[in-house]
Amino acid sequence: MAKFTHGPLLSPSDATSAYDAGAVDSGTCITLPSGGSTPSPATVPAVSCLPSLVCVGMAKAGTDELRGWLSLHPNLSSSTDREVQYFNHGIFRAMPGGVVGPVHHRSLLEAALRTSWSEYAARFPVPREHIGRVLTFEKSPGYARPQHNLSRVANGIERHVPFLMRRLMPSVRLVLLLRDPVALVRSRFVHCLRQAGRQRRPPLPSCGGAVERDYESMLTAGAGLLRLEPGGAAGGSPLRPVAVARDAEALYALRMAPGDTRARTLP
Ligand SMILES: Nc1ncnc2c1ncn2[C@@H]1O[C@H](COP(=O)(O)OS(=O)(=O)O)[C@@H](OP(=O)(O)O)[C@H]1O
Repeated sequence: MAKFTHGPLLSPSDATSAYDAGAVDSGTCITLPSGGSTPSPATVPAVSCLPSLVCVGMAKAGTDELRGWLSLHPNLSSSTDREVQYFNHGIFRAMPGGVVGPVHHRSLLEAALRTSWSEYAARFPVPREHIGRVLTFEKSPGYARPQHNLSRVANGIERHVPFLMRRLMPSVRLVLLLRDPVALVRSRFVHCLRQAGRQRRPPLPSCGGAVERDYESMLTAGAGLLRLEPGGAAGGSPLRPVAVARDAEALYALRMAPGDTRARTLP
């Protein structure tokens, strides 16, 4: 049973001691100073409550659609941000110097979680009169996909995300949406190209190998359809996203052909 928001309300000065005492979980509410620069009513403490439901992915599997539908429910309250990306990203703000490169030391992440979890909670404001009647939720597809060492994102952080979430919110319920891996990677590839266009930079290098890694991990670990061999029929160099996307298209077409099972037996 997912936890509804509940009292008693913690104050910001209680945040770390409550964490240490194991008194923090999904639905825990904390009073926080409202953001904004206006002196009043910004000084009136707002209430924020940790989520009971987190959609962790997959990216491009319809997570936005799910967020939209859930938001319509009177007892569910979404995060303020479309994607919070705290456990794989925001948490680094609490680490001196941030992290670039592989994250080896989980203890550093846990220390950051201990002191900064109220910043995460702040993304889930709840009107006081609704406490006890709603549960809060978020979706961050970045929690379930391999992170790439692109500027602010630490390589390998995804291995630690489940631990961090469980440490903060032992009762949290996770939702993972799945989609045909080939359609999914094609969607991601198109997204990658569009993003490059918006940022006025050359498209292919900007994908940084991310799409290919998604492709490979989804086809092997995700769907278990086939094993990719370097240079093999369904392979493709990590530096050749167009070739990989073409392979994806070919596989997709094969799988859609009625009665055709060849895609399942590709090497
Ligand atoms: N109900 C339903 N049925 C089938 N497909 C759907 C549905 N809702 C969203 N979509 C498709 O999901 C893709 C977007 O997924 P996400 O919202 O998870 O994207 S994101 O990770 O937040 O960027 C995007 O896929 P592409 O159009 O292939 O890019 C959406 O069209």
